[in-house]
Amino acid sequence: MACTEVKNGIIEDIIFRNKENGYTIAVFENEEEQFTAVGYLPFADAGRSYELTGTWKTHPVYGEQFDVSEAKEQLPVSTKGMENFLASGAVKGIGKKTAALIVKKFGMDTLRIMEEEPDRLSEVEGIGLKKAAAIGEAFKEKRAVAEVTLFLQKFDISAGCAIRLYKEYGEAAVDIVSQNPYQLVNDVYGIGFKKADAIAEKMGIDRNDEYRIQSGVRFTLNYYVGEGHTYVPQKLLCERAGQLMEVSTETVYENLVGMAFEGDIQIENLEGQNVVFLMPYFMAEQNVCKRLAAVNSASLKAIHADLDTLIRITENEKGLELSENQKFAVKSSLENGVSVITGGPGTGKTTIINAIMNILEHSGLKTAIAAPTGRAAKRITETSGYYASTIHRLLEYYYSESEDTMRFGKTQENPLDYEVVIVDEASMIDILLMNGLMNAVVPGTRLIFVGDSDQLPSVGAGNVLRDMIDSEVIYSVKLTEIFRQAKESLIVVNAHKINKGEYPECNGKDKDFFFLRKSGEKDMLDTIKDLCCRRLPSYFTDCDAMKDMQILTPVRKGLLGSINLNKELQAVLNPPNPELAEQKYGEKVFRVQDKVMQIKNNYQMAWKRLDDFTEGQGIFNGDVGFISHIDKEFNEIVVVFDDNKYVTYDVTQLDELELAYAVTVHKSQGSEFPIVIMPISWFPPVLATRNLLYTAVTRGKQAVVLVGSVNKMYAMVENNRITDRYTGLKARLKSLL
Ligand SMILES: Nc1ncnc2c1ncn2[C@@H]1O[C@H](COP(=O)(O)OP(=O)(O)OP(=O)(O)O)[C@@H](O)[C@H]1O
Repeated sequence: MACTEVKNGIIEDIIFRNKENGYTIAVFENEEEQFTAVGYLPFADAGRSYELTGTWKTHPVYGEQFDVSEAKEQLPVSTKGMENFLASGAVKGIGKKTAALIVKKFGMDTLRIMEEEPDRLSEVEGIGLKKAAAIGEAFKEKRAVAEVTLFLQKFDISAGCAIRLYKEYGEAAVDIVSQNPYQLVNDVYGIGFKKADAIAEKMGIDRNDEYRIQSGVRFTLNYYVGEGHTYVPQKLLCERAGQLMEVSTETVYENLVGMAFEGDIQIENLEGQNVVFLMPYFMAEQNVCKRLAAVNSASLKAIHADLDTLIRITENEKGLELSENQKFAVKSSLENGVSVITGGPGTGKTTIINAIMNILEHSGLKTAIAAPTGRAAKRITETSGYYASTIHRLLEYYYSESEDTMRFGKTQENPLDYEVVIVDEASMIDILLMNGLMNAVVPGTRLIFVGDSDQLPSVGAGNVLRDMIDSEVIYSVKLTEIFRQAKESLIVVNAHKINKGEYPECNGKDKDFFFLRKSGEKDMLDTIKDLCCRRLPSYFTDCDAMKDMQILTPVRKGLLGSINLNKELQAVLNPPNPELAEQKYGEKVFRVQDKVMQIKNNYQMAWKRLDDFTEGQGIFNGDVGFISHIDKEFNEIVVVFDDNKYVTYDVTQLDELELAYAVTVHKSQGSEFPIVIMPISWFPPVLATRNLLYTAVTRGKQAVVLVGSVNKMYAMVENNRITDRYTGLKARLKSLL
């Protein structure tokens, strides 16, 4: 057996590095020899010194290598070493030139100065007080991260994962992981039950351990929440969680009672069966139901004029005649506490919002319009002429440092000061957002939901709009007539056809709905690239391939999935260029000018507008922007989002960004694009649905181009599978009202 040795050395060169887990092959040097070492050295860079523990192994191709089991960084012992160490990029904010200047000034005292008196770095030419403080912070953090990483390596926790843990827990990471690794599942983005379970197994934690079972149950419930459900039938939950953890359904069941007692979950008998909720979803559903009932039955501030007369005045002012159904929708929304107006594209939803706003202006009722996403709010402002905000903004969201979570400023104690609240794109509201909204709306307010209930349901859990309609206790009007102007668009006509289960009409002369038949996936991919680079920009001369075209796809994986499409489109629309800086992150490469999307809500993320210097916090899942700058010295990327919001990402936050040349249809909800392009190939039947095709088609305004197999498109039209969501709002509303 090879014996363990301890070796010292300075890294001469890094031959290979797996960014995700930190596995590295490096050439080391000391006074006696040069050797190759392999192992987990996540932060190692050329110029840094290590004490390595390991064994010699012979690789069949590369020969003798030192296989590292433990690596301790050694601080430099000479001024040259010190300069190399700083110049290696080890400390954010210090490049080669600055490293030389710092070491020239402070010599071997450099590291102590950086740690204990960072202000003194400002004595070095080119370093201001702010930069000095930033370097001090970066150095401190770097040392702490290195310690945490070293400890966590023992449990095969990758460097990327260790950084996430450090971000969440700081220096307490080691204690928390040692005490209960399952805690990570609740707290750390990107760590699932399986990863925590693998760590626990290494620590020797028992399979039937209470923490383990509870974590597995929470994980299973969260999985269902991620799929849009607010609860899971108890029997199904016990089976699925049991399979996941390889324990019996009885063991799971026994733990449910304790979890319910602790207030983690709620077990309820809903329509004759026992179902299990994660507590926040139970509370939200109950509260939404109770408050909808209160707002629905409250008496309303009177409108001191006859509604028919007001509608007539509005028609005259706007120069149009509302259909009977539209008039009915306007009247019922003003006569009821809560009402729903739904309809497909071109049925007059925006027209009705305009009419209602006009009447309300005449009546002097204070009104707010809001939508679930920033893009939707912007669109309403543009098309209706009335200011609309996001629901989050209306509710004055903020990030609470003390609770480390997002909160709304508008609550039951500090409610919204409006007599009417109109919510557009209501199909996108999930149960938690609805809960926030309902908390802030006082009975006596008219609450009007407008949306298209045939769109895909909200990304978040719940089926709020459909549940309200299907409960039959909330006043709902469905608009079905398509108006003349809208009829001229094949996009609108086809969207309605698809929704009714009829095949769309394609490629009419001077029309806006095209189908390009292609048989192989590779052919489809090439056609999409050609459309973006050449054909569409030459046909629509004022169209910008980056800004105005959006590729949508049902899936993430595969040749036609968003991940690969993004790679391919980046290569043709924004290819490598020595003038454009790049940043690698795992498999992804971000380049200046790239179109990117934020993929999780980040309420803390600071933004700044450069035109009016306003500042704020909060970048949301689905927000799309462009990379304007990459700073290699500070490891930062600057993205400009809609409305000129500049946001700076640290490279460790790049898991929140994705390229956005292509996005999934689910992610595109609430957004509209001048030109939509979508491949139509074989996709899993749960995704290749009528509902999804309808949602994709209705995102396009000027043109929709489908590329692929007509038969597959027909199959999508026929696949009327709407994945049922386990939600309790409908039943609750029915029983309460
Ligand atoms: N009563 C009406 N008489 C004539 N034209 C109408 C009437 N109602 C709506 N329209 C016209 O129909 C078109 C579609 O209306 P509108 O934009 O309000 O629909 P929408 O449901 O909001 O559509 P989308 O969901 O696509 O935004 C518009 O050009 C609008 O002017």
